[in-house]
Amino acid sequence: MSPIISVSNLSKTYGSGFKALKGINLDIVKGEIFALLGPNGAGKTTLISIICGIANPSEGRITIGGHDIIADYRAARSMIGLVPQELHTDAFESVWATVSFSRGLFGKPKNPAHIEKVLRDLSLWDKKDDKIITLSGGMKRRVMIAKALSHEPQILFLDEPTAGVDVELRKGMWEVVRTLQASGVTIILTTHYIEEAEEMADRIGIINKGEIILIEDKATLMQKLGKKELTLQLQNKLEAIPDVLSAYNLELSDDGRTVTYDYDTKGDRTGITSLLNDLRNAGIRISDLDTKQSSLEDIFVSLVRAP
Ligand SMILES: Nc1ncnc2c1ncn2[C@@H]1O[C@H](COP(=O)(O)OP(=O)(O)OP(=O)(O)O)[C@@H](O)[C@H]1O
Repeated sequence: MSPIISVSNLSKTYGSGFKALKGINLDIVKGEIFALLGPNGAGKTTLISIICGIANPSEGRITIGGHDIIADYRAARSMIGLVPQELHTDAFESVWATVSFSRGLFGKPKNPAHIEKVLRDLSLWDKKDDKIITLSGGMKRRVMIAKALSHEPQILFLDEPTAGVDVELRKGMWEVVRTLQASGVTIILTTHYIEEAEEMADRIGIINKGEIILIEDKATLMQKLGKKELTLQLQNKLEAIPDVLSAYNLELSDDGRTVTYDYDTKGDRTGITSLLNDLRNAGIRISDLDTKQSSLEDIFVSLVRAP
């Protein structure tokens, strides 16, 4: 299937001479939730701004639904809804008026049935006549999404949708995004909350210093890079790891009561059976044990830290 968004060899050098994006290649598949994850200043907003036609590329080509974003700007842009990082809406307008006005900006004829559907999907229908200023922060964010969806785009960009939002609202936002995906919208979100990418995304791209350093299905990523850690509680305090166990690269806690062992979940052998045997042979008794799968956070930190 041809991608709904295709970015090839995209670079951006700002007027200052700063290279914010370096040769980005990225295809977005129709109907997916794609999370673009990266630390502050990695280039996420720059990339979104270029795809949405707010900033110009220095090099490279982008097509949206086959439309070139420069040669065929209007057709490309009309397929996209953008929810920017900052909330800015007209405080004294009603929800209905604000969202209807946004649709008009795209030159689309009035369609009250569509606006109603959007407001209902976002649980804003009973607030349609309220002034924006009277709404909670979470509702204001949903109004921003409603505005972005008012002209029936097939693609929605959410730039840091839950930055500075409390845990409960964040979960509410995730629900909203899933509902939108189920209604057929392709979603690209940027985040530096790893938990958000882990929770929401079908695929994850990691961007660092203007380069995409990894694109992978979330499940494959977790499996491919996932390491597990085995923690063993010892019955008796240990002064040092005996030499006979050196091959396992065990780590002994400062209090001498816990040993940790890292192993690879994708390997044929984890080494756990022989480790437990060798521990027993060395006279080390275990009182409890526990395993932990490394999270996307561990993977992300190790990738972004890599030289
Ligand atoms: N107009 C500009 N002129 C010069 N440099 C800029 C401009 N806009 C952004 N930059 C720089 O480009 C880099 C990427 O910025 P960008 O906003 O795309 O990052 P980001 O990944 O979205 O970060 P954040 O998570 O903090 O929003 C940063 O180093 C930033 O300082």
